[in-house]
Amino acid sequence: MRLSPVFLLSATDVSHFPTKAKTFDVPEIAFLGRSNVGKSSLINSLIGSKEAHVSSTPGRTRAINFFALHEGAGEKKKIRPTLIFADLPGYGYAKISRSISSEWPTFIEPYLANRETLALCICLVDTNIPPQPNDTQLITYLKQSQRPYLVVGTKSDRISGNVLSKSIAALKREHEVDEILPISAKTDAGIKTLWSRLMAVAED
Ligand SMILES: Nc1nc2c(ncn2[C@@H]2O[C@H](COP(=O)(O)OP(=O)(O)OP(=O)(O)O)[C@@H](O)[C@H]2O)c(=O)[nH]1
Repeated sequence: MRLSPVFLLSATDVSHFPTKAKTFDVPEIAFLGRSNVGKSSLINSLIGSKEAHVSSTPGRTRAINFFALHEGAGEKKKIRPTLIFADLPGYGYAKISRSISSEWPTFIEPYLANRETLALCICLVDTNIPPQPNDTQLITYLKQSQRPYLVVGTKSDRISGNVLSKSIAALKREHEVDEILPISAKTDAGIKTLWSRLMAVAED
């Protein structure tokens, strides 16, 4: 099932995040990953529109962008959304620093620590490059804070089957996760599977 998106707001301050009243207390899915990992492309491919900004310049998204996803069309803002998507700023762009906390805007950690409606974190890792320490750092943080997460391997269309399998195996080993779902925003590979995982969260 496709859900139609309504852009809610762009926030850089906890006090500006959508409140429970505004979001009807629906489950929120956060999208996290290094700059240029393909986060905006994935969100666009999930929601079937160009709501999220796609750029070849890394590090453009510096606020959290919230989208409400509704079934059907019409008076969308008056009906309860099925899910909220939160598109978080990419990390890892600064060339020198390698710590998530020093590179990431300061509002991210309070968001991850305190956001009550946050039901699942989608962690994007690039299948075309070796495992990155800042991705490991984020995944470790989510494990420690007991936030549910799912790791997806982006840009899977760029490499062939065998190379992709090896890349996924290396990423799983390095990040110490049981599952990495390969996806492509170009070919839509893996998108249906990801949608079914998101809908399971919505229905929970
Ligand atoms: N081949 C291929 N290219 C992709 C895919 N997803 C994204 N890209 C390309 O990767 C680049 C970055 O994509 P974005 O979606 O803007 O990445 P982002 O993570 O949102 O980037 P930031 O705004 O820096 O956080 C763009 O040139 C995209 O066209 C994919 O699945 N396959």
